[in-house]
Amino acid sequence: MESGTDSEYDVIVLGAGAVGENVADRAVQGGLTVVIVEGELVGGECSYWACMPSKALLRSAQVLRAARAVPGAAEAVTGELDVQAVLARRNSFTSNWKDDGQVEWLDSAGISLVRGHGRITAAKEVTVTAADGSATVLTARHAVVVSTGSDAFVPDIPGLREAGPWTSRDATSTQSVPASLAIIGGGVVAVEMATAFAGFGTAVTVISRSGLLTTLEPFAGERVAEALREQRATVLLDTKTNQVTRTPDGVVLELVNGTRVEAEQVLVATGRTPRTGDVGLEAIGLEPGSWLETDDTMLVRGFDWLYATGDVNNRALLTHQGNNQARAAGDVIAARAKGAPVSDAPWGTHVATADHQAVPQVTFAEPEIASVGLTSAAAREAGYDIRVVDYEIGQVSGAKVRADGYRGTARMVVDERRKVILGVTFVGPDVSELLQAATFAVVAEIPLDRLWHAVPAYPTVNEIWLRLLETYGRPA
Ligand SMILES: Cc1cc2nc3c(=O)[nH]c(=O)nc-3n(C[C@H](O)[C@H](O)[C@H](O)COP(=O)(O)OP(=O)(O)OC[C@H]3O[C@@H](n4cnc5c(N)ncnc54)[C@H](O)[C@@H]3O)c2cc1C
Ligand SMILES: NC(=O)c1ccc[n+]([C@@H]2O[C@H](COP(=O)([O-])OP(=O)(O)OC[C@H]3O[C@@H](n4cnc5c(N)ncnc54)[C@H](O)[C@@H]3O)[C@@H](O)[C@H]2O)c1
Repeated sequence: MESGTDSEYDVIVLGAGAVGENVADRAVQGGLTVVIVEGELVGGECSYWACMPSKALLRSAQVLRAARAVPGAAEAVTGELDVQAVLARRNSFTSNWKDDGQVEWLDSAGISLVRGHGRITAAKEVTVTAADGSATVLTARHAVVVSTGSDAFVPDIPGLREAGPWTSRDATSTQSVPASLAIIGGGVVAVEMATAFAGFGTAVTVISRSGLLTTLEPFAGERVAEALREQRATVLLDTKTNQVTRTPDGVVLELVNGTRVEAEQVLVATGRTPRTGDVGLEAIGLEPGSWLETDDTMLVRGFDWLYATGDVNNRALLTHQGNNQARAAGDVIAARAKGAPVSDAPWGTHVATADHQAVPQVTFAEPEIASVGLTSAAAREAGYDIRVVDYEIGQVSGAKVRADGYRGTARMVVDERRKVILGVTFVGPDVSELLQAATFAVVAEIPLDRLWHAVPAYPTVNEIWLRLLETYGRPA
């Protein structure tokens, strides 16, 4: 569509990240006309500055570690990681930060694209300002979906902003590797980037005000801290940064405990802030800069035409959860537009129920952490009567064959009243691919006595399931 042409569509999607693209696709498949508005690259954060480049940065060192853990292969590995080759592979995953492929996909899916910065200017109206300053007014017959994502949150630490820190965007798109890197934060971005850069030979210092990965089972963060130290990273826990100063050689961080950390660069990895500061929320009575609170069909509370999907609603800041919300929202918008039945009871077609207690997540650190559902602490807090079952993954034959000295832990959290699994956490090399079985068990609430009949193939790491069940004990 040409800039400057005012138009009416059934649905306007603001933001063409993975989530916005999926909402648009489902609404088109539901028979609606859809325009998507994008101010940067079609594909958004996940494709260019988050999931894909970060995983590409991590993968090569992971393969190297895996080879070194298996005699026969280990002897064949005689060199070190080729960092430039890793960065080049990462560049290919981001299509060198060009979105032609994604634009082609939009076209093939029948979704119109308007490039520029979009702002809601009235109910069901979005005004897009293009790079040349021209404005296009779009109106929606049925719905406006805000899918504008989130930005890195930079806390008010004296001197931090002035020091020009890296955020996740700089870390994932860097074309060179610093000799030393200080990382503020102890969440997923911090540990993944610490793992990646430690693998490149960078001297990494992680500074966390708490432990690492504190929303997961405690043994996850503890094992990652240990593994980072084994990779010669420095991990400073339970301490805060008082002051950051840029110097001719890099940065100096002064911590509350008196420690001074000097590094070539500092990465701030302290969570996310919603990209709603300049999307016109004030025009419809909402607070600019706030997260958009929704019901389970992704309708923003208080509206019958405004939806919010993906990071911007703060339900579960993960691409797959956002895409699940997108499928629900795209379909429900089409159903409501046609006056068709809406399936909005828990686990219905038009709701993202999984966000509440069945969110799968992999932290691609060394070792990997794969978790779904409630942790033991969260389950207790929610009032469940639980039993916690732990098992060392390294004891199962499949893990022994996979790598010498395989170290890993699995935890299953059982709802004692219903004898179903509320949550599972795996920590260990390559555990990411174990996760979907756990997600099935949690979402389908498979009774434990039935799970005994899901026999794991021998000798695979999935044998851990049988060991967990045996440790729990077979119901009489
Ligand atoms: C380093 C890092 C690694 C991650 N790794 C993973 C992972 O491995 N797996 C996983 O599931 N999740 C991961 N995540 C989280 C994941 O990236 C996000 O959950 C996901 O990108 C959110 O998608 P979204 O479509 O909601 O937002 P975004 O991808 O941010 O898309 C929003 C789009 O809206 C556009 N936009 C914003 N405002 C406007 C406006 N006013 N006008 C026009 N366009 C606008 C933006 O330019 C952007 O393209 C990671 C995050 C980070 C930071
Ligand atoms: N593999 C994946 O799925 C993956 C990878 C990266 C990011 N993500 C998603 O992206 C989101 C953002 O990740 P993140 O690591 O930035 O956030 P996070 O919420 O996981 O961690 C934030 C960390 O910053 C710390 N922190 C917050 N405010 C601080 C302050 N003022 N001073 C010092 N420390 C402070 C917290 O204590 C915590 O350790 C997460 O929700 C995550 O789900 C997912």
